[in-house]
This record gives sequence, structure tokens and C-alpha cells, in this order.
Amino acid sequence: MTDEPLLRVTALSKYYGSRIGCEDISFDLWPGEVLAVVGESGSGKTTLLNCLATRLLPTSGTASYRMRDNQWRDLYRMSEAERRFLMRTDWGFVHQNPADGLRMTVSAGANVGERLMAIGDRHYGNIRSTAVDWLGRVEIDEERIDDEPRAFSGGMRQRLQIARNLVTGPRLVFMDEPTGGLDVSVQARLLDLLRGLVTDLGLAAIVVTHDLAVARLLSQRMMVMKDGHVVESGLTDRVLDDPRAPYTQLLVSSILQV
Ligand SMILES: Nc1ncnc2c1ncn2[C@@H]1O[C@H](COP(=O)(O)OP(=O)(O)OP(=O)(O)O)[C@@H](O)[C@H]1O
Repeated sequence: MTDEPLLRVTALSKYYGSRIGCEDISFDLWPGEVLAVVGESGSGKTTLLNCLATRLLPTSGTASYRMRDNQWRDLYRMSEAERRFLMRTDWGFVHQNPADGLRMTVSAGANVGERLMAIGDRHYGNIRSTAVDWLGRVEIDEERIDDEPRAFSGGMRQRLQIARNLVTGPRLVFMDEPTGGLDVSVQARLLDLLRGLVTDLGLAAIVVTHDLAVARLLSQRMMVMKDGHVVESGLTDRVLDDPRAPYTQLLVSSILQV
């Protein structure tokens, strides 16, 4: 086993023209660790997440990822083929809107199964039984396997998107407001499910959220962003119980007053 991080981010900045998206972000992410990135709208959370997931190219800075063979790769210098392979196998990306991460007009089973085919599984029986297993793990009734996600509720769609992402056994999952846009009761159930899966699978994750309760429940560590900068970071419980930056104090107290 190794005691090295999984992801190492150094002085990452992204500018949109002269506007700051995010600036001078550095951190390490360890295997099995969940990091929450919180902050108000426009603070740069999505920009950072998209740079890390290589959906956006940063203006400067580096991010290195430790591959399964323990070789470090610079995310912004790898070949397109290598990047695609990583995204299909070792990484997941859970979008806030499930429609962005699912194929809405193919069956639930195919949504899960095609990710397995993408990594070379050709045995129909295996693919189907793994899909059934994963639907069960995200609490979707096996009877719905041939239904298209457009016939699903928002919560079911989100659970299906999670199954589609986790079926390949990724080591790192990016999540953009995974419970945003859902009813409060549906959110609570989904959070519970996500927490269980992340723990059982020993997943590392970077979760963008404006909801401190999501950060509290899912993450061990958090970074608070404002105007593109990290204003505070540390263990989640410490940051929420004893916020040091004035902005974090404001954020925490405004939630407590609600
Ligand atoms: N494509 C873009 N072109 C120009 N400016 C952008 C673009 N995307 C984001 N920005 C700007 O970058 C800054 C950070 O935005 P970002 O979307 O990363 O914040 P956020 O914290 O994710 O907000 P939200 O929670 O609303 O998504 C904002 O000032 C925003 O206006």
C-alpha cells in the first residue's frame, strides 16, 4: 500500500478573460477521502471542479493524479486517449442535473451496463446481473430495469446516475451539487445512500455544494471559497464548529439562524 495522495493540486488558477474563476488553489486529496468545496454562488466551486475533472483547462497551475500503477500523471498533459480512459474507468462525475449524466432515452439497465461495456465487458449475462445488482444498491426496483430514466422521478434519476458512475469501480468521483434540485426529504435519503456507498467503496470524492449540511454529512475535509479563493480549509467538523475566517463564520451563523 502507498501513503501517497491520489490527487495533488498546485497553484491552480482559471481566468475568464480578466475575471477570476478560481485562483491559486492548492491541496492534496488522499485515497478514500471526501473533500467538500463550499461557498456562495459565483465563488468558483464549479470552475475548480471542472478544471480538476479536466472538463476545463486551467490558465495556470498543475494537477497530478496517481494512476492505478502508482505512476503520477499531469492531468493537463496527458493524451486525449489516456484522459478518456481515466474518465471511463477510474473517475466518475455526478452532475446536479441527472439528465446531464444519463442517457435519457435508453433503459435504466443499459445506462448502467454500457459503462461496463466501455471497459471491455462483453458478457451480456454478467452485464445484466451487475446492472441489477447496482440498481438494487441505489434502491431502484429491479422491475424498472427496462424503463427509461425519463419515466423516473428526480430522486430515482439521481440514484441511477450514481449507479452508472460507480459500476466501474472508480477511485475518484466528482460531484456537483449532487442533492441540489431535489425535495428536502428526497435529499436526506439520497445523502444517506451516498454516504453509505462512499464509505463501503472507500471512494475518494470532491463534492461541490452550497449546502453546509451536505458537507457535514459527506466530507471529512472542506474548503470554503469566496471570490475564487480558498478562505478557509480544514477538517469539516473543525471548520463548521469553530470557523476561523470571518466569511466562514458568517456562512455558518447564517445557516444556524434559519
Ligand atoms: N464560462 C464563463 N465565462 C465567464 N465567466 C465565468 C464563466 N463561468 C463562470 N464564470 C465566472 O467565474 C466566477 C466563478 O463561477 P463558478 O460558476 O465557478 O462559481 P460557483 O461557486 O460554482 O457558483 P454556482 O454555485 O452559482 O455555480 C464567477 O464570477 C462567474 O461569473
